Amino acid sequence: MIRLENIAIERGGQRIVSGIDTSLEAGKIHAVIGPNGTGKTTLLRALFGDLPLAEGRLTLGGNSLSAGRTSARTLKSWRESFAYMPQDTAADIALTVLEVVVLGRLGRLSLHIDDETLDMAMTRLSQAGIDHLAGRDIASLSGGQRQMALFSQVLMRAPKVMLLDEPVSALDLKHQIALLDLVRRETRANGWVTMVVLHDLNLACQYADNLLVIAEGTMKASGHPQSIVTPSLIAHTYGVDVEVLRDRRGQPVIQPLVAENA
Ligand SMILES: Nc1ncnc2c1ncn2[C@@H]1O[C@H](COP(=O)(O)OP(=O)(O)OP(=O)(O)O)[C@@H](O)[C@H]1O
Repeated sequence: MIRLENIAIERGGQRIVSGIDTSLEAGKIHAVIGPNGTGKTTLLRALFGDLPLAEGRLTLGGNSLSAGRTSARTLKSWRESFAYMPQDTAADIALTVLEVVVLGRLGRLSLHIDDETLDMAMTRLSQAGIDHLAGRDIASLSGGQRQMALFSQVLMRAPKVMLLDEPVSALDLKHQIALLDLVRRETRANGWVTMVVLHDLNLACQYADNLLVIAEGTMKASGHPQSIVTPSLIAHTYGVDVEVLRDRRGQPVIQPLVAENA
């Protein structure tokens, strides 16, 4: 479990995120939704130790990060538990897909890459359905293929906490489902804490064990999608009128109300 105690984060001298106080259970998918520019990426980067806390404390097992100066040693030991897939996966480097995936084990690599590591990388690529691309230059891939390759790299880290920032933004429907099914399977099997930012509210409702609704830098609601998603929550968060229907499992399906003559 990771504990966020009254977290605040500043960027460019401005308070972007404040008052986030919650616990993220292991073995569960915590999906983060919210409008553009409200602090979702900022929160993920702070969890990864990439942005300092202005207030509050993060705790994971025996490790913690607090506001104020953090030593390089504390940061290194904190990050060892994390795998972070940033939003921007544009890779301007000359590496093959297989090499990018192998780099997921960078902390444990010597100059010689052993067969076990290569086999593991090929297994991860095959799980992502892109093992046929292993020898291709990473820069030559489509946006969606690159997203799958970088996701395979994240899986190689075998983290305790997995942070995925819009991991399906470039993927077609089939690959969105394939990636999120894999995320769910691995999260449950390995007891990872998985936090994933999604803009597709219906996908978020389908996959979240816990939905975190962020707007204006604060958490407006959290809980299982079935218990928290209402037309009023979506209207207050996004300023859009919606109908909330239910699928056959009782999960919310969010349908915007579009004026007929608009
Ligand atoms: N270096 C910076 N200096 C000042 N403000 C910044 C900086 N980086 C980001 N911001 C601001 O912080 C706010 C939150 O940005 P963030 O990227 O966390 O939003 P987000 O919720 O992830 O957005 P999106 O859904 O568009 O990806 C935005 O208003 C952004 O303009």
